[in-house]
Formats: sequence, C-alpha cells, structure tokens
Amino acid sequence: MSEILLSAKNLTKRFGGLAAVNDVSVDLQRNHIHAVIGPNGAGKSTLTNLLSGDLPPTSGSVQLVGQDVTGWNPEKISRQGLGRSYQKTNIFLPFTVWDNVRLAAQSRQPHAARWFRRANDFVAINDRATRAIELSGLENRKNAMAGAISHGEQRQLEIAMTLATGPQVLLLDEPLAGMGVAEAERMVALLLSLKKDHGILLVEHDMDAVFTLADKLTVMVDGKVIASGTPAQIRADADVQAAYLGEH
Ligand SMILES: Nc1ncnc2c1ncn2[C@@H]1O[C@H](COP(=O)(O)OP(=O)(O)OP(=O)(O)O)[C@@H](O)[C@H]1O
Repeated sequence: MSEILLSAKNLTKRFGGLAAVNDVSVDLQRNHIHAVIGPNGAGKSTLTNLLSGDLPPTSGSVQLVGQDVTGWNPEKISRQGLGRSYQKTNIFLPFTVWDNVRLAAQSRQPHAARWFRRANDFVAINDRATRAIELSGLENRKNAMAGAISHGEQRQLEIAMTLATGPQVLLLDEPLAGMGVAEAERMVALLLSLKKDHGILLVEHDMDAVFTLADKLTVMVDGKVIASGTPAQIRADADVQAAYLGEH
C-alpha cells in the first residue's frame, strides 16, 4: 500500500458563527495528486491554511510524514516536509531566478540569519537550488530577472522555490491561475513529473487540468466535503453534479 504523507482528520475552522471548514478529513499518498475543488467560498483556501499552519484549526488534527503537526507554526511544518507555494508574493522581482531559488533553499537551513556559515552548508544549499531549478524546468531561465520572465515562468519559479525547501508534500493553490493554454499544458506536465517524488495537494479551478491530473478528488461546498473519490467516481456523483460540476 502507498505511504500516506498527509492525513487531516475532522478539521473545523470557525470564524465567529461561520464554519469555513466543517469536519473535513483528507489524506494524501506519496506519488498521488489529490485535488480539492469546490465553488467560491467553499473553504478550500481556509483548508490550505490549516494544513500549512498559517491558521490554527478550531478542532481536528493534521498528521504530516508520520508526525502530529496540529497547531505547529508554518516554519516548523515546512521543516517537517510540507512545501506551500504562495502565489508570487514570495518572488523578489529585481533578483534573478537563481537568486530567488537559492534564497528559498537557504531559508530551509537552520539558523538562516547566522552570519557565519560552514562551506558544507553552501554546497548543500546550492545543490538543492540547482536541483529545484532542474525539476521545475527553468534551467534556461536561471540568469533571467524574475520580473522579466513570463507569467507562466513565474508560476514555475514559485514551484522551484517551494521545491528548494526539500518538501515531501507540495501544497499548491491554483498553480494554473491566469495561464494561457500552452502555459497550462506545461504546468500540467510539470505537476505530473513532480508526482514521481512527492505527494501533491492541489487546489485548482481549471477542471480540465484537475481531471487530467488528479488521482483523487475531494469536493467541498459550504465548508463541508460532499464527495471524495477517483475522477470517475466524482464525475458520476449525483450530489457533485447538482452542486457544482454541471456539464463537466
Ligand atoms: N479570516 C476570515 N475571517 C472571516 N471569514 C473568513 C476568513 N477567511 C475566509 N472566510 C470565509 O470563509 C469562507 C470560505 O472561504 P475560503 O476563502 O476558504 O473559500 P475558497 O473555497 O478558498 O474560495 P475561493 O475559491 O473563492 O478562493 C467564506 O465564506 C469566507 O468569506
């Protein structure tokens, strides 16, 4: 049986009287892509924030790579193996692609702010950055300024920066947002290649991409899971048809 990398059980997040995430359980296996879909306001971003530690849950628990990480802060959760891409906000536009990825790799080292660093650390950081750039398909853009590359390449850069932290789980929030057809096809191919070494939890509105990529889907509406299963099971689910998917 495949290894479970991430397992969230009965997660609830309340904002005052609103249960933005209501008793949600999801799990993620290595070498799988698990997509979380649902209409606007379903609670997908809130769920993502609970998994990354950006928000504490009101109740429920999260296991990551064999460790209960419930209530841990984002940095500690990152060190335990979860890489979250933050849409563009982490990219330094006046820096090169390489510098951005190297900084992300460096942020993962213990004592990142220390002025004194051993030579071995530098080698390890550079190796991780080089590998992340290779994996994300940005080798030929590594000396370009981040502000001068295309929108699609910037989204690849976000993924490279996430990979540079050495995650086992990738938590990706709308990696295809704002992309044209060719860029989206490239990103779909990239995500499929990354599944070889990672588990990927994907929040995405592009249903064609989701149904191409996902091994498993969880459908949320109004904070609750209304269905979970394979793409074929989700397509055939009457509740999902009625609530969300329509013609898909
Ligand atoms: N910090 C907050 N305080 C109060 N309410 C919030 C907060 N964050 C989210 N909500 C509410 O929780 C519900 C779920 O929002 P969330 O952003 O998680 O949905 P979503 O599925 O990610 O939507 P979208 O697809 O539009 O990004 C919404 O009703 C939203 O208004």
